[in-house]
Amino acid sequence: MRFHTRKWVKPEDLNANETLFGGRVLAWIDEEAALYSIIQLENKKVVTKYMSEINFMSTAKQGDIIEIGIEVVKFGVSSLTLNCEVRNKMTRETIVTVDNIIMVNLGDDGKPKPHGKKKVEYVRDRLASSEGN
Ligand SMILES: CCCCCCCCCCCCCCCC(=O)SCCNC(=O)CCNC(=O)[C@H](O)C(C)(C)COP(=O)(O)OP(=O)(O)OC[C@H]1O[C@@H](n2cnc3c(N)ncnc32)[C@H](O)[C@@H]1OP(=O)(O)O
Repeated sequence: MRFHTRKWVKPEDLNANETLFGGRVLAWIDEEAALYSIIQLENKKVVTKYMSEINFMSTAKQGDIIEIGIEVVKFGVSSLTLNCEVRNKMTRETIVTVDNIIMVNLGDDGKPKPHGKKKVEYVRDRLASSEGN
């Protein structure tokens, strides 16, 4: 799994227990999944359809640095299934996992549209192939 994004836990990210607010983590995960999908599917119109069980395993406190990892579980026809882990950057302790996040590629009409992708693509490969043309 690649951990693309880091976040610094700030006072506004805390709950009444003075630990990281779960809703904030879910917003970060949703944004990360959307950005990952937009880049992979090369389409800005991508929505979150479904998230499987969310398992909070540990927490973080103010000043901690956390990182968000995403990997592809499956390329569907219009969907992309992702797996996510959020962990403490310093201790590597897992904070939360989400096994299946289903993102759906939309057309201009807002309906599911086949994305035509079958494997993870990296920007450097896309640049190399466009230079070769
Ligand atoms: C222009 C703007 C610039 C933007 C610049 C970038 C900004 C970047 C900022 C990002 C910021 C964060 C952004 C977060 C993204 C949101 O949070 S989006 C908001 C929340 N989500 C929604 O509002 C979606 C609401 N739902 C819907 O509109 C419709 O359900 C959908 C998504 C269009 C799907 O319609 P549907 O009729 O259910 O579709 P259906 O054909 O049955 O299924 C489509 C696919 O999903 C799969 N699926 C459906 N349900 C399930 C399920 N329960 N389990 C598993 N798979 C399922 C199907 O198997 C199918 O897969 P494929 O076989 O095609 O691969």
